[in-house]
Amino acid sequence: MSNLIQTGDNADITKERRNATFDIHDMSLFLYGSEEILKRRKEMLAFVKSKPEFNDPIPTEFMNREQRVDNGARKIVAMTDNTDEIDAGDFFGEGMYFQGLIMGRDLHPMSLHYVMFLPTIQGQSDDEQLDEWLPLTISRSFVGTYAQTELGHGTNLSKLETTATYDPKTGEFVLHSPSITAAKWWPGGLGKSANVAIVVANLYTQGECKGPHPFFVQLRDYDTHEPLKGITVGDIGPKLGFNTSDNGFLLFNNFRIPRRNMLMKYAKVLPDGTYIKPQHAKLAFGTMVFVTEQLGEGNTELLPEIHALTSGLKSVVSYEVALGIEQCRMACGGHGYSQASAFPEIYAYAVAGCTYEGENIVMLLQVARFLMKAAEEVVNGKAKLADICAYLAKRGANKSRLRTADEYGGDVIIEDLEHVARNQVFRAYDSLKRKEKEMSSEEAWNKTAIELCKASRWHVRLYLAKNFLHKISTAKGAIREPLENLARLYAFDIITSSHGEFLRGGFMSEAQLDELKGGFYTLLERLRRNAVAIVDSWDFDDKELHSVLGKRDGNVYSSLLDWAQQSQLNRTQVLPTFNKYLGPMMKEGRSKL
Ligand SMILES: Cc1cc2nc3c(=O)[nH]c(=O)nc-3n(C[C@H](O)[C@H](O)[C@H](O)COP(=O)(O)OP(=O)(O)OC[C@H]3O[C@@H](n4cnc5c(N)ncnc54)[C@H](O)[C@@H]3O)c2cc1C
Repeated sequence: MSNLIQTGDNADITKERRNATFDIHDMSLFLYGSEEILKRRKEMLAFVKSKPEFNDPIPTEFMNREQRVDNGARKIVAMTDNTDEIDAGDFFGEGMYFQGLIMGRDLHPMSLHYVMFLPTIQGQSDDEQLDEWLPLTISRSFVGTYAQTELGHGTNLSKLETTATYDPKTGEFVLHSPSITAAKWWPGGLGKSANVAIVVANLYTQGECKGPHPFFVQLRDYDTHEPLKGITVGDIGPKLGFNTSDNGFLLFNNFRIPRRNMLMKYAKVLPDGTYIKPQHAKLAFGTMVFVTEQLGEGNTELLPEIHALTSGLKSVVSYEVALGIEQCRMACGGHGYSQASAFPEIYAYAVAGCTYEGENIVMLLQVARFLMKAAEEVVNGKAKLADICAYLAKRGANKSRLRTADEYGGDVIIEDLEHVARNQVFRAYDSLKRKEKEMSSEEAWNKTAIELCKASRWHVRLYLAKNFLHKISTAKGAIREPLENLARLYAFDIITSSHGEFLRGGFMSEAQLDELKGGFYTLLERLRRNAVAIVDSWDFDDKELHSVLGKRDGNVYSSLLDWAQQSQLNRTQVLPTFNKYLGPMMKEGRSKL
């Protein structure tokens, strides 16, 4: 059932693999979607393993910051040199896997070039600009980043301080940072690597502020890499993770750029300073949360639903993933705390997603804006709801139809989650409306924020559970049962860990909840024998996972000892610090006895 068993493997892990009730290839096929994708994974893996230039001289966790930045720059050049040969240029598709195999869980000096700079050039430039900048971006003629956040302003875009003031006499914008808090802060690759950036600045023309807009800005000399006059730029120092990335700061001192360096697909400034506004205000910021080709085509009808869903998924998924990683780390005891396990790096990598490209609580509050509007429409009998939130207008049952845990599945689970999500949305709505009678709408919103965030979380969890259960229902053969067990475990966990919401108003009885708790333990037992096989089905090679604890062969103890030998501290038996500090201290201690 498992093609991963090899001679010399740890006996316990072999036993686990033999115990599985399904073939892991079938499960991998279900998870990844096609034989072609699995085949491509194997091809890319073999390609990466065949190229010595992708190897690290020592494990990256033993490198200091400068070595990591250097190693990351070396590997990203090697990677992009080789991308065409293996045809892995689709950065948001299989290119992600290719990059992960080479870069591990580190970002690199060109992360923002591909993840933000390129999509912004593609999505926000007019045709003429695209012709000029896209070939240069793709050919790596410069390295770009995306500079929006400021030292004093992240989420609060309306308070950005960097200004781009149009001067019709010269046909230029003047970029300026009027204070310390206006310094751009965080952009990946900005510190030492990037020589161009998309800078988001408040546009002033004809004496009026038109709000934040993106500008293409050269920061450093293309040959010497020295910062241009009027630009102060540098690295912001070490972070929780991503230390291969030189996240940076940037200040402008009346720095001039041509008018046509404003990205003009949507908004425009004409030579005389006349401002042409975009069709839809949010179009100017498509890149920070990746919204669909439809924006590019000017189809904004679905924008609120898509925006609410992407914001909500981003927030709930990144948060739950981070919690899950931490839970797994702790389950490994002391070894989980060691970098050898890879958990510290996996956690640092994943948890950053709770903050960048839309801070999580702020994202939930955006979902809540959409939900409150939908709730208002339902209350006023004018609701035209998309599928995603049609449950808000449904008249659900007053009691859960749950009878036994074994029968509890699919539609009944969804009905119950819909009930709780709907109740929470309308509870938040009622509370908001009550407060709005006593205070300003902004204050009312802030004072209802916790209930609003809860409503958004339930909305997203419902969406996730619905899709999880639906997807599982398409599985065939021996993989169906473990998948159903997993999906139901997910739903049972949501319900039992928030049981108060389900007891409210007698929707569920205590006996029903006890039945579910019992069912939860039964599911855990049923899944136990397939636990290793389920993980194996994700098709992680040791090269990709880069974890001593997660090694395929399960021989973790000898590998931990081997790994530790690579510590720089083990290069000599006696460190100079011993002779400088500890040696004299102990000698003095002995002499006093
Ligand atoms: C690893 C990493 C990489 C990054 N890369 C880039 C990059 O390449 N380019 C770039 O421009 N930026 C980048 N950023 C910056 C990132 O986008 C910001 O950190 C993010 O937008 C949050 O802004 P902030 O840090 O100012 O926090 P804030 O927005 O000030 O948030 C601080 C706290 O205030 C709360 N809060 C904020 N607003 C509200 C509100 N309206 N209501 C209730 N609570 C609120 C938040 O929930 C949070 O708890 C990066 C950040 C990280 C961590």
